[in-house]
Amino acid sequence: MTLLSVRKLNIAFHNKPILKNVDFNIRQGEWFTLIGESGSGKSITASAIGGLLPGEMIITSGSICFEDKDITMLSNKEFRKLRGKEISFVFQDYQSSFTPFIKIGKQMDEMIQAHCQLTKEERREKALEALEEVQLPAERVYDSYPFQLSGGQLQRASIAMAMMLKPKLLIADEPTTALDSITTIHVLEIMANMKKKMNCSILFITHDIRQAKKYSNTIGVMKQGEIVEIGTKETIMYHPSHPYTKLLLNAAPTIRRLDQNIVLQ
Ligand SMILES: Nc1ncnc2c1ncn2[C@@H]1O[C@H](COP(=O)(O)OP(=O)(O)OP(=O)(O)O)[C@@H](O)[C@H]1O
Repeated sequence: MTLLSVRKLNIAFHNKPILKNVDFNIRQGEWFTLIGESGSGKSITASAIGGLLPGEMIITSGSICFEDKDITMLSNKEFRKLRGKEISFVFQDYQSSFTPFIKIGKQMDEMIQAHCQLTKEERREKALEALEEVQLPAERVYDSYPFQLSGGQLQRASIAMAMMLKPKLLIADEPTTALDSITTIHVLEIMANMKKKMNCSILFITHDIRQAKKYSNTIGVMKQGEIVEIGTKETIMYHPSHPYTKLLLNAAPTIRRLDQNIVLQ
């Protein structure tokens, strides 16, 4: 079943095209990865889906259907209802997922309150459960300020918060770029396990072909605002047809090592 359908999406900034006819589907339970060079439009695609486009960037044509409803026309208020509950985000900059001087638990509590009618005790239970799910010491993290956690712990806490309300789509925009290699594998494994458990879909953005190869069902390759090639992981990895995809693959000589779970230092 198709969960998200992006159709011929064009986005411009001051009349300069940023996305050009971007077109792809994400099925329920699918791990869909966007790879491509810096500035190719991966994050802008994700932002458009979440109603988070930077100011003055506009959708000039095309549609984004989430569960068959075009969400490009939603108001900010309607998007706020959707975000966190149905579509949630994990970003590269995990520091900014949390407000610095408010305890993690309180921030999780506020998010639950914004979307669900639960008692205080039920909300606390839900947050602790989500923190346990990402293998954090739940009580301690719940009562911590963001600055009291390591980068890896904070990113796991942000995944816990993103997954807490069981969204149908998780958008993970380079979630491991700022993490060391061991924590990276841990965080990705947690995401993969949660996806399996909740049968949600993941839109994953990465520069790392090894990560794309290990986790994706489908891969879209972006260059200069366009998807130049899209296919199953096997097609993209072993039978790429676009010269740019071939170039990307050739530039990643260490593919085999992550496959074998050998940690790169
Ligand atoms: N806030 C903004 N205002 C104006 N232009 C922007 C803004 N953010 C991004 N862009 C432009 O949009 C284009 C696509 O950027 P985007 O961030 O989506 O690339 P990306 O593929 O995610 O890159 P990276 O891998 O480096 O994160 C680039 O040309 C970029 O300069």
